[in-house]
Amino acid sequence: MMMAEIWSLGGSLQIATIVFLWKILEIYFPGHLRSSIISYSMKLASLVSPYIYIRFPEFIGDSEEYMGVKRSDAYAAIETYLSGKSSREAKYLKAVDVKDSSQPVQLSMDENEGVTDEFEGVKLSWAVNKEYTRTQQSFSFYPQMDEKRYYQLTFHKSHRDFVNGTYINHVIQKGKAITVSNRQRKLYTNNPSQNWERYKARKWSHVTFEHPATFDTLAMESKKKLEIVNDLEKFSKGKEYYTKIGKAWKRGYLLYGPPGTGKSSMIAAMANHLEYDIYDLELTTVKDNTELRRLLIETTGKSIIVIEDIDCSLDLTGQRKNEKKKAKDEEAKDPVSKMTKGEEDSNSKVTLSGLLNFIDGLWSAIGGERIIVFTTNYVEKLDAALIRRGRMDKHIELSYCGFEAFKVLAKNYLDVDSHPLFATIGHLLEGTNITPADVAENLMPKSMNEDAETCLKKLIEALETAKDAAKMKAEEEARLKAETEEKEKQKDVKVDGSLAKVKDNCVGVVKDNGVIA
Ligand SMILES: Nc1ncnc2c1ncn2[C@@H]1O[C@H](COP(=O)(O)OP(=O)(O)OP(=O)(O)O)[C@@H](O)[C@H]1O
Ligand SMILES: [Mg+2]
Repeated sequence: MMMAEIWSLGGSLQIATIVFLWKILEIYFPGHLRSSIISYSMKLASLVSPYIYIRFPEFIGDSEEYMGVKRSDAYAAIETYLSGKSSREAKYLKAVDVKDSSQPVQLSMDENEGVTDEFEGVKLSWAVNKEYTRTQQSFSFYPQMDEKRYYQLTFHKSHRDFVNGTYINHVIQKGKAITVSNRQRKLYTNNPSQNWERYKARKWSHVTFEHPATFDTLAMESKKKLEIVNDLEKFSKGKEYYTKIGKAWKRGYLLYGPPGTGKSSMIAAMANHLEYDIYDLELTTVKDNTELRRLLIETTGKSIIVIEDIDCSLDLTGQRKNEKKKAKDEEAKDPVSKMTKGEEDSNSKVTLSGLLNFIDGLWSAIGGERIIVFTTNYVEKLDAALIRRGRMDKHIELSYCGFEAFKVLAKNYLDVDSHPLFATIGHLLEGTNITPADVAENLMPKSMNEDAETCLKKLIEALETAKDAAKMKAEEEARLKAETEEKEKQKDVKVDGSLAKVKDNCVGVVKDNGVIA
């Protein structure tokens, strides 16, 4: 234990003397006696030493944890903070298997090792030590000793305020930030509530999130892409700003557009860019508003909460409410069919107001940055209350593939930046509604023999087919429209004719009665 302190004091003669004394101590004194001697000598030394020592023990008591101990967060953060320095400077290292980390192991210095750190021009030294305490349950003549590891920070007493006020905070924050960037990210999905009460059952199940989509691979206009990336970055670094303006550190995005235009891919790209977890909330399995709150409260900071296809999820759109009302009216007329339907009636009671209350109310009270993303194929179906600014801060339209988006896909799938066929494709893309998913499908080589040119030709064929189909569809629609208009016209003529006849007859009748001359 003393070795690290010796190291931090420096001075070769002192070191030699103390190492000698230490060896004697180790040989002649049992662990617990050694510990008392060290403790007294430290007290003695502190009377003359200009140094201050702060100890960060590995375990702290916590009745909620297994066996009454919990690994200290500060200790873990310091270990991570010093990891880089330790692996460069320390001679004796320890490889620690860190749970949920993308790194296979984290290197940290072994006991009796030390490293120096410098922050804002102040030099400080860190060491890992071990102390022995008597096991409480032990009744033997040679009582068992518990080893307790701790980090010790040593610094000159003139830096006391700096260390207490700034440095320790810096170490803990930095350590935690490194842990976050090294952690394995997760994709959570909500469990049906009937399973929540089971032994060890949880509200959310998770798998490791490893989606490869990034903003580089996302096919869309570069200007729009940059705007979204900037918005995300401003949000993720905006803790102080949000505090200053008195707004909860949350942001809502609504992604809308036809199927296959990249809404889900964009969510994955957002999560990868910000290094956030994803909570994929399946609303159809949530029984009511209370369950919804319980689920959302369990989400952690640095996460994206996703509700896909919000228009299909629940009773969230005016239209659906009307459909339900119609169904209810029918049931009222036919009570027997209602009885046979049984449970279906109590399907899901998550309501629009429940969701909105959460976003506006409790949602704001839980700490940590969170992004909520809604996706829909039919933005016009959504209730205006759900998508007003403030709830959904940014509306992003993902649309059919344009030339710029095509170039991103060509680079991703075929690794080509330009090609003589690009001009034809650009021309065909104008006015053709083809999704990036369809373009991607055509660009993907299906065998070893297919090269870039074959794939581009395949795309041209698909575009021509799509264009012809669209043309035929437009012609058919125009024909139907003309037919309908013609029918309407004929109906009007018939009505006009009948009216004229009726009018003539009336006039005849009036004339016969001699009222009108
Ligand atoms: N903008 C895009 N950029 C890159 N790839 C895309 C894009 N849009 C679609 N794709 C490709 O098409 C596939 C389907 O896209 P995605 O699932 O993101 O569409 P979506 O808009 O979420 O569709 P849905 O409305 O059906 O959920 C993706 O796996 C991806 O390979
Ligand atoms: Mg999707």
